[in-house]
Order: sequence, then structure tokens, then C-alpha cells
Amino acid sequence: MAQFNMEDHPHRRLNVLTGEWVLVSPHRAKRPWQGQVEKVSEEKRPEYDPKCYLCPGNERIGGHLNPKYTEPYVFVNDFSALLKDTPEGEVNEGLFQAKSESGICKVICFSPRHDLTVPEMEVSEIKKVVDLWASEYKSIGENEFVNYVQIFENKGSVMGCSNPHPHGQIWSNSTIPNEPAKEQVRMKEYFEKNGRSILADYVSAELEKKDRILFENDHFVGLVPYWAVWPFEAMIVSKRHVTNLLELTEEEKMSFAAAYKELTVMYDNLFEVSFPYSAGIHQAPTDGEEHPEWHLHMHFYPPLLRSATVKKFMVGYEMLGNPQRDITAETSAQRLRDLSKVHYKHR
Ligand SMILES: O=C1CCN([C@@H]2O[C@H](COP(=O)(O)O)[C@@H](O)[C@H]2O)C(=O)N1
Ligand SMILES: [Zn+2]
Repeated sequence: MAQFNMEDHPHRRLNVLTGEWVLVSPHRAKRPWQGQVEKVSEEKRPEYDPKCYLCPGNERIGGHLNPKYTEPYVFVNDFSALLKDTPEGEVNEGLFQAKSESGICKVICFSPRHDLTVPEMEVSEIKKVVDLWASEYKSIGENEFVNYVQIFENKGSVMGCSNPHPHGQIWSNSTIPNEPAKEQVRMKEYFEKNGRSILADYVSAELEKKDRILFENDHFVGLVPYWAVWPFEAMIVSKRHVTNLLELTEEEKMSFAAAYKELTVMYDNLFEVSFPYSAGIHQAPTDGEEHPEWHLHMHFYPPLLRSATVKKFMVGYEMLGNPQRDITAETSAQRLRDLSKVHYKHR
């Protein structure tokens, strides 16, 4: 019987943040990487699109007029999934439980330019987005009925993104949503047991091992998590143990912006296409309590598997059993690390 090893044999890995497992089948990806990288023609977008709902000076659905903004611009979502004046109410009938939920949803236009995406923006421009994320986290979180603020970005039509103009969203609500709630349980357990943040210890351990590190700068580390589910899933984690964006210094926010750019340039260079993903920041709840267990981090969940047009499907066994992947996190990290740091459009 051969000796078990993680490069050749099927195994499960634990996500210590959520307590969930992922099945890894490396033997299925043993074949050398011959996935053809067909070129996907991307239409060149205009710097301004008169029909775009997010461009400066344009009218949005419902008649709201965007100002001729020149900096990142935020507005309340015209089709908000959560509303701040939702009447309180609940259903409590044995197996039938329901509760009213209030919240605020906003859209952030990262740049007045219709044609730019984060990897093509200057770090100083992305820093302005980080500043706006922080001020929105503060102002939205100050609402009595808001206890969690989820900042995220859907990029690319394959992620259901309805508009290519670079933008993100903020959905905030009264209860902590499932994903951060799962992480909070494990972060709290670890912090109460060890007096340190689980992600601080995890990042130090990864910097020791190196094989899943994508990059590091003065204040942030980019890595493929040991428990990654999506083929090129990644995380950006602050080196210092901060619980939310407001604790970051100006220099740390600039480093965050640089890390966001560095990772998304890698992503675009992988298949030389604008790389789709859903990404979001996890940070402390805004319930007015201290949350030393929290450690600011950003998840990136990109769907592409082996080319610009072949994506991973989380179906079947993934839905009924648990997530499964072929290439290992280490192989993905190696492929991303080997890529040029210069965006393919600027070579
Ligand atoms: O006029 C508009 C168009 C789109 N939107 C909102 O912008 C958001 C676009 O984000 P996505 O492309 O990630 O779906 C979406 O949530 C949609 O509700 C407006 O608020 N007003
Ligand atoms: Zn998280």
C-alpha cells in the first residue's frame, strides 16, 4: 500500500474558519496543464457610456440622476434587498420560523471610468475606494438596527454582474449573515482559548510554509487558503490584528489597495481575460460590542477553472455532499505566483 501523500491521494481538508470540509482529488489533475488558453475577445469599452446606469451624469432606473462624480460614488440601491423601515414582525409556529429583517443596501461606483476594472486602476484610485468602504462601514454601522455590514464586489457577467462599470455593493442588516456568523463562532473559540486571532496565527504559519503565499506587502498578505474550494480562491489578510477597516492606518489602507490590485492583476493574467469573481470583506459586527476575535480579511471566489470559458460548477456532490476540487491549493498558488506582475493589457 503506497504511503499517503497530499499531492497524489484524495483527502479532505478542514476550513478552520467555518468548520467545514473540502474534498481534494489531486490524482484527477495529475495530467500536465495542457488546458488550452483560448483568447476571448473582449470588446474595448468606452471611458463613458451614455446608456450606463452607473456612469457620471446618467439617469438611473427610476429617475435618480448620478452627479458628474470624479471620485468613487456611493448611492442607495434603487432595488434594495433590505429596507430600513421594515416593520418588526415574526412567525413562531413550531417548525415554521420567520423574522422581519431590516437593513441598508448601497452601490459603490469605484471610478467615473466605464472601462476600468480594479486591476487597471491606479493604487491611489483604489485607496479612495478603501477609504469609502471604511466611511460607509462607519456610517451604516452606526444605525441602531444595523449589526453587520457586508462589503462585496461581483465582477464579470458570469457572476451575474449586471453592469461592467467597476462597482461594488454594501448590504447591511440587523443579524449577522450565515458566513460571517460561522466564522465568528470559530474565531471566538480560538481567541478565548489562545488569546490570539486565529487568522494572525494562520497567516504566520502560511508565511513559514510559503507554498500557498501569493504575495505580501508591508501590511497585507495574499494567499490561497489551505482549504480553498474554488480553483483559484484567494484571501487577502491584514498582517496586524485589526478587527475592522476603521482600525487601519492611512498606510495600511494604501497597502490594502495595493494588495487588491496585485491579486486582481494576477487573476487577469492567468487567462489574459478580465477575470470574474465575487469578493467580500469580513470584519467585526457593528453591534457596538468589542469583537477582538475578528481579524479583517477579504475572500475572493472566482469561478474559472481551466480557461477563460471553462468554469467550475458547484453542483451535484458539492451541493448534496461537500465542495470538491481537483487541482490542489498549492498548485493554484504556484500558477498564480509564476505570472507576470504587469497587467497583460499594459505589456
Ligand atoms: O439604476 C440602477 C441600476 C442598477 N442598480 C443596482 O446596481 C447593482 C448592480 O450590481 P451588480 O451588477 O453586482 O448586480 C444592482 O444591485 C442593482 O440593483 C441600481 O440601484 N439602480
Ligand atoms: Zn471570512
